[in-house]
Amino acid sequence: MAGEREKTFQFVVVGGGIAGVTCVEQLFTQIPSADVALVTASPHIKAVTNHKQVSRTVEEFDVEERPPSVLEEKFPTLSVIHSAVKSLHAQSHCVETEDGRVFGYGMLCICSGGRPKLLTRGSPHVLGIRDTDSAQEFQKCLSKAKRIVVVGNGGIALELVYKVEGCEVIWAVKDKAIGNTFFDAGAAQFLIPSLEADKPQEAAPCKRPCYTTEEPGGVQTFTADRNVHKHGGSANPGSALGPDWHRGIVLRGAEQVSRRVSVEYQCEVVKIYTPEELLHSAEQTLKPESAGSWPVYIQLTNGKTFGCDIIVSATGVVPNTDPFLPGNSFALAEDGGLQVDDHMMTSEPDIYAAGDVCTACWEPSPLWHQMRLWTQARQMGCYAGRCMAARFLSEPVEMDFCFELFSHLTTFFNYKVVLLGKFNAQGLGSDHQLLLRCTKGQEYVKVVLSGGRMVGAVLIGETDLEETFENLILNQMDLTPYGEELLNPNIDIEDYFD
Ligand SMILES: Cc1cc2nc3c(=O)[nH]c(=O)nc-3n(C[C@H](O)[C@H](O)[C@H](O)COP(=O)(O)OP(=O)(O)OC[C@H]3O[C@@H](n4cnc5c(N)ncnc54)[C@H](O)[C@@H]3O)c2cc1C
Ligand SMILES: NC(=O)C1=CN([C@@H]2O[C@H](COP(=O)(O)OP(=O)(O)OC[C@H]3O[C@@H](n4cnc5c(N)ncnc54)[C@H](OP(=O)(O)O)[C@@H]3O)[C@@H](O)[C@H]2O)C=CC1
Repeated sequence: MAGEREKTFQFVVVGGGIAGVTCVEQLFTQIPSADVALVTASPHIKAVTNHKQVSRTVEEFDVEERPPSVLEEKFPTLSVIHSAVKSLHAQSHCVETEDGRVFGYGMLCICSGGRPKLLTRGSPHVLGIRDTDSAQEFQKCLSKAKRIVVVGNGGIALELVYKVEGCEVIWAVKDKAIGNTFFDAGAAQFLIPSLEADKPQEAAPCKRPCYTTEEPGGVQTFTADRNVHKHGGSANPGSALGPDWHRGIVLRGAEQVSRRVSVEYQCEVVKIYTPEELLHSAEQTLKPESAGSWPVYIQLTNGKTFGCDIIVSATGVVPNTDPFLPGNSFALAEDGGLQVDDHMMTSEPDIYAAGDVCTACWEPSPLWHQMRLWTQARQMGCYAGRCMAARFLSEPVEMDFCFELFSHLTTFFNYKVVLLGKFNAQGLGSDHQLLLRCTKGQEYVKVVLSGGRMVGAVLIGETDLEETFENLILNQMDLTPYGEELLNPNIDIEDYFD
């Protein structure tokens, strides 16, 4: 049972990541005098800056870490509570923080993000990357490394294998092609030469302080030169990194080589060994692929065993639900996320959730699906805030338009990448047709059609097609008469559909 309440707020939001901060901002947009508490484990909060609506659903923005006082100055009735939530008592509508305080709430929004789903816990040589601290830890270990193994085939792996220099990288992927969470084998083939080529110079050093940690003396920028800073040794998770986190950061190993990546396809991890375990391994035949004495060894299902300095487990995220579950009866999705309905409400009364911690369990638009991304954390946080405020004000609320069409704008291997709708023909079975256009080193355009209508697209490079394709997907026009002309580079497609 929780102790005595220090205060009861109309709204309590847990988590200072993009979902939580956007939720708070939205609450104040609709109810300027709202009585809100933001309870967060990390000493800084995330702020969206330079937001640009590229088209109806595609958006682009920067993210900065800021001291929470910035939010408190902007919203005088906001209280930021710097402590992790230790427990939640859904029945009695209160949360208890690690520093022993208890706060009541009228409505609660859980935006506690996720944590890396590590291959193994407790090994100093197996790292996950999530927040500023873990990125710094990686950077520090990498600086002494001659070889690393990256396991996983999603966003973090794609970014790391391209970025890391001065070190041999062995990249173990489950699939036949790289980047399976974001694109297909064709796009992978388009991108692979970039891994072998020399990297173009980074356009410009990052001018803005992307990721910072607050020091008593002020705010420090996260660069290669700064000392490693731990938040008081706390095990509390910080907010997830996001767009551009590696820009302006040196990710360099101990060797004088540039990038050297070899990909091990279609394999998973059998076991991770310490040198002693390897020596005494029951499998006498277990021979590391290369001689040498390494601090850790990894055995893969393709029969190979590699010694290395670090294993990066880039194998996805697990929703951060631990403190909220005991004593409550949240409905959880298969991926461990808090189930939310079309108003971002969990199964517990007056409790909402948004961002990486939740799993969208409403009947989605046929062209939208959840991916744990910055954009969706922002959209969900904003929509959760809207739903909470609307309920408080007894106003109706409609599903936000952003959930009509999946869209994601990012950069991989120095190429602009735009993903729209069912970009990988997700859930379409064989009921689809693909149109492709590819110019080596320049652009890769893939369109997914179903019943003659465009349902998804992958655009790599400066294609300038995102807006037109977004419109074609949204208006579901029958494109059968146009056939392959749709991707004819000699036709200005924008004029075509005007
Ligand atoms: C390395 C990396 C690169 C990425 N790159 C991109 C990208 O390029 N584009 C993109 O769209 N997405 C990217 N993502 C994903 C994106 O960062 C996340 O989807 C997004 O940040 C999730 O936001 P969130 O607010 O839900 O969670 P988080 O940002 O994880 O924030 C959670 C917050 O909750 C707090 N918290 C946790 N537990 C508690 C507790 N018990 N009590 C109080 N507070 C708590 C944390 O301290 C934190 O402030 C990347 C992720 C990583 C790790
Ligand atoms: N530019 C961007 O948009 C970026 C986005 N992110 C986001 O940050 C989050 C974390 O990134 P990341 O960790 O790369 O997660 P992702 O979900 O992107 O990718 C995880 C990858 O690891 C694979 N995997 C899972 N378990 C294992 C295992 N036991 N052995 C081998 N492979 C495994 C998955 O395969 P399978 O799918 O088959 O399970 C998948 O390929 C994600 O939400 C991601 O979307 C991160 C970086 C950049």
